[in-house]
Amino acid sequence: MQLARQLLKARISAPGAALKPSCLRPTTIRTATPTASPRLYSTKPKEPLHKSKSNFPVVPLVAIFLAGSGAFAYMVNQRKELEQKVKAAKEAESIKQVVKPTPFFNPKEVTVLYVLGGPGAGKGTQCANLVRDFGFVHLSAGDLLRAEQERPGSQFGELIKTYIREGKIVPMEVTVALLQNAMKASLEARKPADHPPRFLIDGFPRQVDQAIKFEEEVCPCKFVVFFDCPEDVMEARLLNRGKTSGRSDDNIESIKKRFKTFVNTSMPVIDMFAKDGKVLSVNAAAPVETVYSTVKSEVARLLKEKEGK
Ligand SMILES: Nc1ncnc2c1ncn2[C@@H]1O[C@H](COP(=O)(O)OP(=O)(O)OP(=O)(O)O)[C@@H](O)[C@H]1O
Ligand SMILES: O=c1ccn([C@@H]2O[C@H](COP(=O)(O)O)[C@@H](O)[C@H]2O)c(=O)[nH]1
Repeated sequence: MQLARQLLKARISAPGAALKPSCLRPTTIRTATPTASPRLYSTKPKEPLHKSKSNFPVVPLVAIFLAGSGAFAYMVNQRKELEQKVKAAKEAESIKQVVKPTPFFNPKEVTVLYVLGGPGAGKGTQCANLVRDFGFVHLSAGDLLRAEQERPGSQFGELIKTYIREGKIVPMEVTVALLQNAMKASLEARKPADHPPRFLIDGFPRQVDQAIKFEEEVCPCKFVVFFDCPEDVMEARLLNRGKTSGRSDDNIESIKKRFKTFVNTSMPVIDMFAKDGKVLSVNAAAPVETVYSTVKSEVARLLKEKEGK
């Protein structure tokens, strides 16, 4: 600031001089006249500094200086805060990794298979055969949701009704809780002589986040049985089933919506497990018995391999 004042003063006292290099400035002619030298003493009272009459823009410069230092301090503060946040996030992440939830059921003691496929691919039909031949407990997520929808006093009844009619996926907390409760109830009802617990989870998971939640919190699956079927075949089967099923979603409008949800939301689940080599894919367009003969032999082989029995 002091330097700026001095520079400006020099400019005011010798107009034009400061703008030119010294070699171009007119040479100062010194005279012997006393008035030519600057007067150091005066009888006039000195003007107080703050009442300076100079045109020097003190206030704006001070404002700029203050604003500049304020901005700098703010930036330093922001950076410190950001660094603290990053540190806290890293710590939280490492804690999360250490305290990963333990699945409710031990996968060494309980066998879970997911049964997936488009609407009408024949999941329920084939599950009935697997129950008969391998002692599975069959839990259909759709059936559990429909039962919850009908349960008097259920707070989710209306929500489930709407989601099913629209072919949308019911929020996973509801479905996962229904499945976990059903598994628990089934295990509690078991007699010691019963077959080791095996579950077919039919029509679930239908969304990647559901799959992750179930695997982490309930029980990881041994493998997935995927019934692969073209849409036109599934549509014909569903429309035929709709003549007697009484299901609110076995009509052409709901069927189209369900297909869309299946392609966009549920296929990624199958892709995810396929990457881990956990998918048994079966052509489901064939007659029921043909489909089952493949399913039976492959499931027998995989159970032997995965259960180690
Ligand atoms: N391989 C098949 N060939 C011909 N019809 C079949 C075959 N499998 C199942 N069906 C019939 O198709 C209809 C749908 O079968 P199913 O209910 O087993 O399908 P789903 O995959 O469980 O359907 P959703 O997901 O809608 O519950 C039923 O009427 C069933 O009898
Ligand atoms: O995990 C699930 C499973 C099902 N739904 C809803 O239920 C219907 C019918 O399911 P089906 O397996 O065909 O019986 C399905 O279209 C979804 O709306 C769900 O939300 N979550």
